[in-house]
Amino acid sequence: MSAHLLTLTHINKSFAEHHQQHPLLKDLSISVNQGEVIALIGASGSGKSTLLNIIAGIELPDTGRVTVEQTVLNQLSEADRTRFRRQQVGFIFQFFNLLPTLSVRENILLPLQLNQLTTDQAFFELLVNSTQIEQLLDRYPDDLSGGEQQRVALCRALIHQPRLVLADEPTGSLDNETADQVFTLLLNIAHQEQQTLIIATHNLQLASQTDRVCRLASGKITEQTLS
Ligand SMILES: Nc1ncnc2c1ncn2[C@@H]1O[C@H](COP(=O)(O)OP(=O)(O)OP(=O)(O)O)[C@@H](O)[C@H]1O
Repeated sequence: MSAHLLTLTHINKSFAEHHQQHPLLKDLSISVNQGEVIALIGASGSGKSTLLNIIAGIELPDTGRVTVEQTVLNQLSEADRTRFRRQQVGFIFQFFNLLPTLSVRENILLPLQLNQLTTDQAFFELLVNSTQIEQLLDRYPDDLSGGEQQRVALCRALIHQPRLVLADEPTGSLDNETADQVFTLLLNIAHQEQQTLIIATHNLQLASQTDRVCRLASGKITEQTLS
């Protein structure tokens, strides 16, 4: 049996709205195996981004535990959470979060620089070629289309070969054909690197290609079979 890489236990998260607490995640628990690929589906506003942020330690749950291997992430200091995220997590943000003052090449290589790692040139080229951004390396994010920025963000999230990859709508800005290619690339690299991958998506056809589909609704996760 595979070991659990990630365990969420009794996660609660609410936000204040019109002076009232509005519960978003309610006593949510799930375990994810190392190397498992999960699609996280659910209506807009159901809390998918919030859940990914909590798994990455960007946001904290109100109560509950986020455990990655032996580490209880939400009990770490903010500095330790940042260090953990930088080393172990690749995050593809819904709105890319590329740094405008860095070139595409510099954006992609940033996680290696922050972790003081040297570039694996062959892996860099694999990422750049398979996302078809070879011609964009010396350009700046503001001069790219949304789809181009999304592909750069994907390369940046994977370059340091993290154990856990979290992707928030990674194909949302792509046409169908490019979305298929980028999704396949994510799955292939996850299998090759034995990465645990969680992808929030509205695309059920792509979701059906993962190991397990989890639907977030009314603050809880239920497993779903897509035909
Ligand atoms: N920091 C915050 N303060 C107040 N409300 C918030 C905060 N973060 C998220 N929310 C609210 O929580 C709900 C869930 O947001 P979230 O972005 O997690 O949903 P989502 O499922 O990712 O949606 P989408 O599919 O549209 O990206 C939304 O109603 C949002 O307004």
